[in-house]
Order: sequence, then structure tokens, then C-alpha cells
Amino acid sequence: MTEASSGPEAITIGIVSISDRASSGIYEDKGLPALRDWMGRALTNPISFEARLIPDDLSTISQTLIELVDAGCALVLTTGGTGPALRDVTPEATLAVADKEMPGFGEQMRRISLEFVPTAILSRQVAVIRGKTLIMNLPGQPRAIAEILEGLKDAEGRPKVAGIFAAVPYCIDLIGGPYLETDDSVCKAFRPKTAVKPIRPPAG
Ligand SMILES: Nc1ncnc2c1ncn2[C@@H]1O[C@H](COP(=O)(O)OP(=O)(O)OP(=O)(O)O)[C@@H](O)[C@H]1O
Ligand SMILES: Nc1nc2c(c(=O)[nH]1)N[C@H]1C(S)=C(S)[C@@H](COP(=O)(O)O)O[C@H]1N2
Repeated sequence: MTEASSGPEAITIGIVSISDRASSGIYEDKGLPALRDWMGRALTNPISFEARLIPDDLSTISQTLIELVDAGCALVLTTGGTGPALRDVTPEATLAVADKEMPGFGEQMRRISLEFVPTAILSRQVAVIRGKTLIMNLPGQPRAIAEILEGLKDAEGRPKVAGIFAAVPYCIDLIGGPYLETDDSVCKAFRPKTAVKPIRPPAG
């Protein structure tokens, strides 16, 4: 079978919910379902998820991120632990495993979130590259996940503030990862014209 008829390539995505209370069963985790749901709607690639629910512990977080990169995840998304509280150490644990920092993502995340809540200024999310994997922190508030990834749309559904996910596929191209394809009605990926591959029909 040629590549042109095989549809988008299969990818592995790591999703990590970092919460003392959700990981100890005090409340139900809503982070992993929100990440799974949004990625499943936004991407047309077949996805297998590597999911982890862990407490706000620095070495556990760093170890989990390394494990997911080593498992071949093209993208790892975390939720939780980005605020100023003593137990919030997700950014530090992420920077500890970074080859490169990608500050534009954190800047745009806070810009988007400020359209929703003034406390967005308290959020310290970072994005980094480790090997061929992009790792990004999102806040713990489950509804913040779609807000940040997708951005803000006007009443007619036109983008008002660009979500950060629009830049993710091209970033992953540049680090040698798989070619991510999006459903434009959820999130239109931006790539320079020279980097766009022809649309391939789904397999089957
Ligand atoms: N995994 C989760 N599932 C459901 N709700 C969550 C989750 N993580 C956070 N939240 C909600 O978002 C709020 C802010 O998240 P934050 O990461 O700051 O949690 P926290 O207050 O540090 O506590 P914890 O780490 O125990 O979740 C929480 O108070 C909770 O209402
Ligand atoms: N889009 C969006 N961003 C948001 C929020 C939100 O509700 N929506 N909550 C904020 C709040 S209240 C905090 S304290 C910070 C840090 O959240 P975390 O500690 O749960 O990661 O994220 C902020 N970012």
C-alpha cells in the first residue's frame, strides 16, 4: 500500500493529570477525560494514549515525563500543578527534563486564559522539547484545557484569539515527529505552505 492511500499516521500521545486530590481518590479526575476528548476531536490521526494520574511530586512528575518520551510519545500534555501553591511544581519538574524551552507557548496560554479569568496570571505553564517530543503544561482546571488548546471563537465560530494547538503540528514536524492532521472545525493547524503535505484519505 502506498503512503498516499493509508490515511494519517498513527501517533502516541502522553496525557498526565497531576493532582494530589484526584490521584488519591478525594475527587474524580476530570483532567485525563478532558485531554482525551479534546485530542480525539482535534486530530484525525489514529491516537493511542499513554495516560498517567499522579500526585504533585517533583521527582514523580519528571520520572513520568521521561518514561512517556522514552515510550515514543510525539506529544505529552500535563494538566495541573502550575499555580503558585507550595505543592505546585509541574513547571519545575518539566524544565528539569528539558533539552529546550519553548516560551511562546506559555506566553500565549496566559494571553488566552486572561480572556477567561483574571487569575490566569497565576499560571506558570511551560512547554519544552525533550528529544523528539514536545511536552506542554496546561492548568488543572478541566475547562481550561479546551479553552487554551482551541482559543476563543466569536458568536459565528470564527477564531478571535488563536489557541496554542494551531502551532503544535508544525513544531512536531520540525523536531522530527509524526505529521499531525487536524479537524479544521475544531482547530486549524498552521504550517508554512512548503511544509503542507497533500490531504490523504482515511484508511479503509
Ligand atoms: N484532575 C482534576 N480533576 C478535576 N478537577 C481538578 C483536577 N485538577 C484540578 N482540578 C480543579 O481545578 C482547581 C485548581 O487546580 P490545581 O491544580 O491548582 O489543584 P490544587 O488546588 O493544587 O489541588 P490538587 O492538586 O489536589 O488537585 C482545583 O481546586 C479543582 O477544583
Ligand atoms: N483558560 C483558563 N486558564 C486558567 C484557569 C481557567 O479557569 N481557565 N484557571 C487559572 C487558575 S485559577 C490558576 S490558580 C492557574 C494555575 O492552575 P493549576 O495550579 O491548576 O495548574 O491557572 C489559571 N489558568
